[in-house]
Amino acid sequence: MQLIDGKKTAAEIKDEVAAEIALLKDKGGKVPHLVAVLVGSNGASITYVNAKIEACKKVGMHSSIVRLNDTVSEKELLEEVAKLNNDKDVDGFIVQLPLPKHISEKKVTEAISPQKDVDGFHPSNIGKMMLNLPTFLPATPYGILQLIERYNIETNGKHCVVVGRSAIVGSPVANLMSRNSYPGNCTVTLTHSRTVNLPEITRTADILIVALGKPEFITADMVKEGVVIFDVGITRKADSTKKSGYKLFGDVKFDEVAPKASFITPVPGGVGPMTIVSLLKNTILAAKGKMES
Ligand SMILES: NC(=O)C1=CN([C@@H]2O[C@H](COP(=O)(O)OP(=O)(O)OC[C@H]3O[C@@H](n4cnc5c(N)ncnc54)[C@H](OP(=O)(O)O)[C@@H]3O)[C@@H](O)[C@H]2O)C=CC1
Ligand SMILES: Nc1nc(=O)c2c([nH]1)NC[C@@H]1CN(c3ccc(C(=O)N[C@@H](CCC(=O)O)C(=O)O)cc3)C=[N+]21
Repeated sequence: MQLIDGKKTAAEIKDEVAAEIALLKDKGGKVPHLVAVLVGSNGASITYVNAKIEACKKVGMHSSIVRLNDTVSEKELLEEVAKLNNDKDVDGFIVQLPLPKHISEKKVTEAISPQKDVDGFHPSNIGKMMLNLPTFLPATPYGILQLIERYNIETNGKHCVVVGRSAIVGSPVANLMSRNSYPGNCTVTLTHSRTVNLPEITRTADILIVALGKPEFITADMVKEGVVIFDVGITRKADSTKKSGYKLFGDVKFDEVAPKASFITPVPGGVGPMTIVSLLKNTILAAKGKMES
């Protein structure tokens, strides 16, 4: 079993991104600027947004946070999005999800200028991804692709089973793994809560990508020997013995599943840190203005 060390790979990619930004600066170019919009005070969202800002600092990228109260109206948030769309100083921005119930995530996502949508969530960017046109790839799927490449994991002709069909992870990663290029060329099965006899399907996976948000859902009897596993799920559970006050759980019962796997990502330190570097890479792309509208 080989552990896929997302934290280490993310640190390596951050060094590359830092070098790229230094080069941009040397050439008298603009330092990319990423903005994160944070609505409310969800603990996990605060952690993730802070991690994104910290990563920007580390690579020499400009960053800022727009903090809004969770009582903000949908209209006010849409106005903030319009402001960021029109701000020449901002290369890319994200609106951290989830949003309070009274705000439509769909409306907000669609209001973001596709050229600044470094999350890759806008319908036109998803459409481009589906057609294999240049665009911002959604950060988590992009992070998984980078791990596959850097660990030289064979994907051609493999059966890739994805658990979960969210618009930000499961659906796009299933699409990307079925592409006619490396990493890709998999035969993909996309599963969800209505899937009948899931264990029978996951047992046939050569590559298993799990993103359903149920802690330790995947058990040893659900995978075959030699499987490659990307565990996207992150669930916080209160734990008074931890300094942070919580412990993180992936969607895979790591201790019993890992011995059967050829490669596996841990939680934390697997896919999560890669999501953040993907965002940095997308922001550089945005700043270079390489995207076609
Ligand atoms: N590491 C990272 O960078 C990231 C981690 N995450 C984490 O990944 C997890 C998933 O989040 P997200 O992608 O937003 O997904 P969602 O929470 O939006 O959706 C969950 C998906 O899992 C499916 N599902 C639920 N129960 C089952 C079941 N028993 N069997 C099979 N499928 C099931 C649902 O099916 P249905 O569609 O039928 O309801 C749905 O498609 C969360 O823990 C989240 O915190 C998310 C983004 C990034
Ligand atoms: N607009 C938007 N874009 C997102 O990309 C987005 C989002 N909303 N909403 C929520 C999910 C989740 N997500 C994570 C990012 C980093 C870690 C990460 O760095 N995790 C660390 C642990 C961090 C901790 O201590 O909690 C790790 O796995 O090692 C995890 C999850 C991005 N998401």
